[in-house]
Amino acid sequence: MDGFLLSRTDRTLRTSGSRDRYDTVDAAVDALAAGRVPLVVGALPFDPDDPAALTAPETAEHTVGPWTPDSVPALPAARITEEVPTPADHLVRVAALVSRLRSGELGKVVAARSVLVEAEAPVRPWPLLARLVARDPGGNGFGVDLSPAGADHTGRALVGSSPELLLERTGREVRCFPLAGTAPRHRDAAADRAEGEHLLASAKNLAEHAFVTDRIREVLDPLCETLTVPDRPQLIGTPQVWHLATPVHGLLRDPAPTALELARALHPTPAVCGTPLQGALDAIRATEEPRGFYGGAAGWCDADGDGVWAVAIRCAEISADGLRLRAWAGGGIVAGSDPEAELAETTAKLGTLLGALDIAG
Ligand SMILES: C=C(O[C@@H]1C=C(C(=O)O)C=C[C@H]1O)C(=O)O
Repeated sequence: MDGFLLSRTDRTLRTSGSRDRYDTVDAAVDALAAGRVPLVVGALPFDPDDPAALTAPETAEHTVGPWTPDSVPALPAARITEEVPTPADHLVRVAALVSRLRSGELGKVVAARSVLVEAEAPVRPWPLLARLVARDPGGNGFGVDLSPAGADHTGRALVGSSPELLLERTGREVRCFPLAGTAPRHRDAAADRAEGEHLLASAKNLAEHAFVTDRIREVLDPLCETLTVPDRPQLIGTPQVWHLATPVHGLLRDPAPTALELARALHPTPAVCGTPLQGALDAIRATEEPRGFYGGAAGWCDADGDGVWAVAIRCAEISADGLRLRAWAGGGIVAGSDPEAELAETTAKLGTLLGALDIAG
């Protein structure tokens, strides 16, 4: 795709063109630090050992509020042709993880699955992005050209609508908005409200959430002069699910790390990986197909070190010809998880992407 977009409720960055490309965070951090480029945009992969897809754009436009596309075009017909793993195998994987988690060797592991969607005519990133942003009450959306990650990624794009903020840095201020702990939405307003309140009081979900806030505190504390992590999460809703969320705010020590360095330090949080980090990453590498850029981060960093990075969830990778999309969803598994409920959670989360493609969940 030509260009990059990160649309959030409060602000949007849209860029075009490419004057340089980086497949490692180090190379991009160096280019910014040396003043060679004023801005880097792109995506970090889920697995920190995989190549990144970072671009120094030619033009950039910051606007207030979410992106307002000129039009929201209809998309070609598309359908699911493959599920990896199959729903039955996802149940088996989650049950096996629950047994391991009960032994106490790991605290939490995020299990993910993907669906392959094939379209009758090319699905282009910008029209899909327009639909995702238009359908999200928060106006969240991201679109990234993955070509900088190497020959395997040429022409591929990552497109999604993420409610989760990995971090935002403005000067010495850093904010995060981690999510973890999920419940379904209901058509009936009273049942929907009750489900949300039940989530806010659920010991299992609060523990799942605390793995994430504990890790963010552990990473940010040494970097911050002051750091506020509220004791209890709040409830947020997307059209598909309820989540537990915690607004984190810190004042970074001088000299403050850049937004890109902070993204590298924080990623992958237990919202997408698990606790302890290395054990969870090893478990995911051993059991799952490669996640690519799903579960990574999408965002930008300027030469002042300011920037915004969203957690790359509720997204799909689109093939260069636009005829194939792979969408992913996952959920945190803890010792008390029920495989059937976890499968249903991933189906609800896939609804963000599949709904934008008019594919019923
Ligand atoms: C991993 C995903 O979502 C993450 C996992 C959550 C959970 O386990 O409750 C909630 C929000 C996200 O941090 C996803 O959407 O694929």
